[in-house]
Amino acid sequence: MDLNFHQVVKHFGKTKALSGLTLNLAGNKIIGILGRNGAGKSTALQLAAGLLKPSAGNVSVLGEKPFNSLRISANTLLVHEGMTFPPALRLGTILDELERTYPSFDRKLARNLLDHFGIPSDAFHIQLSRGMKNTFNMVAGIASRTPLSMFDEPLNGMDAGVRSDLIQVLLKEYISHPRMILLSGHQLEGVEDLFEEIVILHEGRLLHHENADEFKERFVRISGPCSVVRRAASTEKVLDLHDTLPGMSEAIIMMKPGTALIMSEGNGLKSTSVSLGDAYVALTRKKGGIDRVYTDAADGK
Ligand SMILES: Nc1ncnc2c1ncn2[C@@H]1O[C@H](COP(=O)(O)OP(=O)(O)OP(=O)(O)O)[C@@H](O)[C@H]1O
Repeated sequence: MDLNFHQVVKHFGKTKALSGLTLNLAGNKIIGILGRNGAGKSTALQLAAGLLKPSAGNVSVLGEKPFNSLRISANTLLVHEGMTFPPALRLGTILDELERTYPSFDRKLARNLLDHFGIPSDAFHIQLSRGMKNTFNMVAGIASRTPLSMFDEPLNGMDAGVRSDLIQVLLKEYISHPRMILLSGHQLEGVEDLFEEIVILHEGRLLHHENADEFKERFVRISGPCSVVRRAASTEKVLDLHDTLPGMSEAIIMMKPGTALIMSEGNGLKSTSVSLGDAYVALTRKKGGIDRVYTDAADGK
């Protein structure tokens, strides 16, 4: 599987959702698509699924433009919260339709997963709770086994048990039927361990594309006495530095690839790892953070 964006621009009226996205993804991998609200993640996924046409630039899936392509729509599926199905169809009939559309759809897997999650196949989609709707959508997406499977904020609204089961299902499925799986979202707990690569979009462009483990290893949180934290951070790229208790500070620092932070003992400095969520949020945080709002207000700005 390969998915390429070349200088892709997407406008919605005056809003520029993507402003020159270039990104090349290849191979059967689980890839995390991360970014702040409005970064362009859903737009990029909809372009890859052929649901939208780029305003400029090129998107290609398996060497073909996905927009209006029957071949690409049989090979890609985008699962998202806004997915709608004909209201007159029961869930079982929706699965029959999906089986007709996607050559690799596994009807038995879909049925067993719905049974496991207690979702009756004679229910209507519209009758399901938010978490159940998202569970059904995800089951449909997983069972379709399309070579490019995309999930946009798939775990929203699910309880912890369903969430952890679905994360395991994703992993089992990926191992038994390798494909390119793109997962976008903000609630990364439990999911981030699945990522082999991460892509960070920011303001409609690519900010970062890297091996997920290498990316995570580059971030470290240090805390301790203010002067010690400031000294330790002075040689590194500091993404977030703030005071915690009186006289104490904390910083998230990003190291250059292949380097490690040297910690001297006995000066009260502690270092801990940074979650992927905290890392990308720190990387894309506006200068000054939320404190800036209050200092600006106090300064009459
Ligand atoms: N159909 C639309 N009409 C108008 N503007 C849109 C539309 N879809 C997206 N946008 C705008 O494009 C920008 C990118 O939106 P997009 O949904 O791709 O971001 P996102 O990274 O998925 O955000 P989130 O994490 O909040 O879901 C936003 O400014 C959004 O308001």
